[in-house]
Amino acid sequence: MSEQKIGYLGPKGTFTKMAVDALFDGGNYISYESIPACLDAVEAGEISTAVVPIENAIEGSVHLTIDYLVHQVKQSIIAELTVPIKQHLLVHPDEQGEKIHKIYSHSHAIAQCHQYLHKRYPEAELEYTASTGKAAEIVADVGRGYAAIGNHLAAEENGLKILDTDIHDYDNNHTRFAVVQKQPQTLKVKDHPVTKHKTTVMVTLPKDYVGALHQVLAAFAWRKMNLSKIESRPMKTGLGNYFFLIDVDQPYDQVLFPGVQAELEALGCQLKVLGTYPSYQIDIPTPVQKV
Ligand SMILES: O=C(O)C(=O)Cc1ccccc1
Repeated sequence: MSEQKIGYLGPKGTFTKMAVDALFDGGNYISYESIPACLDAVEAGEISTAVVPIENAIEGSVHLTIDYLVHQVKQSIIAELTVPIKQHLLVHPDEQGEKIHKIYSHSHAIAQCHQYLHKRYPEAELEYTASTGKAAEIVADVGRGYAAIGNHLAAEENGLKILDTDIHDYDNNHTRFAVVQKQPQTLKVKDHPVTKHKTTVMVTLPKDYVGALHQVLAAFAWRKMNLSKIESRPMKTGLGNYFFLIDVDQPYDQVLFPGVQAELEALGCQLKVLGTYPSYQIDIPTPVQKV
């Protein structure tokens, strides 16, 4: 088998890179500066596989990923992994503890630390970056008076020191990452147990059909198909037009899913399968000491 080319939301030191290192058993890893750049590279055939964040326990869905998968590219989710997220405040090694006037990070990382920032750095300007790794890279460049929110790997890779550890507002912070491909191929992953098998479907409802969502949910419910997530997103075709993204806790099969699909189509709904895949839960030990 030729070496698997895996793209991820980079640059170095991102949570996505930590997820990639935890899941894969070797390969050619290529970093991209944004989620769209990563997914475009799969679309263009530059890489076979991409890993992008899809949901965080504190901040919710990564809409950029969901919307790009639905509207911009034709790719399938072929695996997912959930890893723990620990946010730290990273500063330049020469930082003397003077006023931090600007803090950089990914919007999800900033959102995970809102209370902390509000209490400890109420006057600091906040600037969003495409990833936490990018934020760390910027702070390494700009020097004293600035900070980044990111992980211990970003600190190590960019020669930053950790001023404060575990600054996320809630314990049990986890992020789910989607592994996507254009043409599903075999993946060489480490020997992790599969936690469960899931199927993600996208459902669009007909306009002005009273009780349509209830009927959609009923189609899954009476077949005893467990749903672990349902979320609505705008179709981007006009106010009030939404689709539903539904995670079903079982693999695609030739009886229940086609049954649901036929039932929904009879109601004027459409169902599209975005992927049926193994789900992994991986613990990443993060030994850190603040200075
Ligand atoms: O920016 C990163 O490091 C990412 O991988 C995206 C992200 C941001 C915040 C929490 C989890 C993942």
